[in-house]
Amino acid sequence: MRIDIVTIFPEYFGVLDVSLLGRAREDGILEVAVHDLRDFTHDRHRTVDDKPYGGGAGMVMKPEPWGEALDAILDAAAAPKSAAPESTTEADAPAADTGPIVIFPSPAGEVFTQAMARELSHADHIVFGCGRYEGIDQRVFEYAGSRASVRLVSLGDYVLNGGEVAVMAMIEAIGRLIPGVIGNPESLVEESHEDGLLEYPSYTKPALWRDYEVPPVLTNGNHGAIATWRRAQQLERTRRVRPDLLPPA
Ligand SMILES: Nc1ncccc1[N+](=O)[O-]
Repeated sequence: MRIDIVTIFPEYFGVLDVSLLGRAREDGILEVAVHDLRDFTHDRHRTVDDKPYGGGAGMVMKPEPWGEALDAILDAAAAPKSAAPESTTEADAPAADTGPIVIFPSPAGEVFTQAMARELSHADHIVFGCGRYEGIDQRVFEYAGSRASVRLVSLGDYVLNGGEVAVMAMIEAIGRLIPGVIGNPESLVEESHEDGLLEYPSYTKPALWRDYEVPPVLTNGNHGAIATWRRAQQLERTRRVRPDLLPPA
């Protein structure tokens, strides 16, 4: 997967070089490029925003730099790759490219979920456009939609100052689902939200710690009883903390 990020704070994404995603980049599983939106301005002050038409507080991001940044990224992606070796059979042919998806983090977007992360983990190319909370000129979304699939995505109903933190979260949630990024794919299965419920509580040694003991069911080796206990814990925790996630009765 290739990820392009457009931002006025490129330094935000230096951290992507560490942890699992850093290894995935070294292994060639994930390719990440960060672009400074100001590199697509042409005035001395490298201006990226201006006052909103219709008045109101705050500033709106100008369409011109965004248009040039998106064109540069999408044109590069559309350019013919170095000639792939003649494939002998249909099976060798690379899977059809799903085409670029352009995602703008926005509190006005559809809510980001584990299901969306899993869906996006199969994409070939994702472009993240980090705007300021006051917003990006609406025509940018319309223009981007003429060249690619565009989605406004929200992490939640709260206000951040910009999209960078949201993009970091989405890249981590999506990236860890890409085959080969997480060492043991098994560890992806029993997680919160994977089966629609919150995960069960976890314990490790010692069996007794400061008068707190590990539930005996987990230490007696009866795998059937353990699975039953864990499922019951998931349901109880989901019912208590996130009843909205419970399957319809
Ligand atoms: N909540 C948000 N606030 C500002 C920008 C982006 C946001 N988000 O959730 O993606």
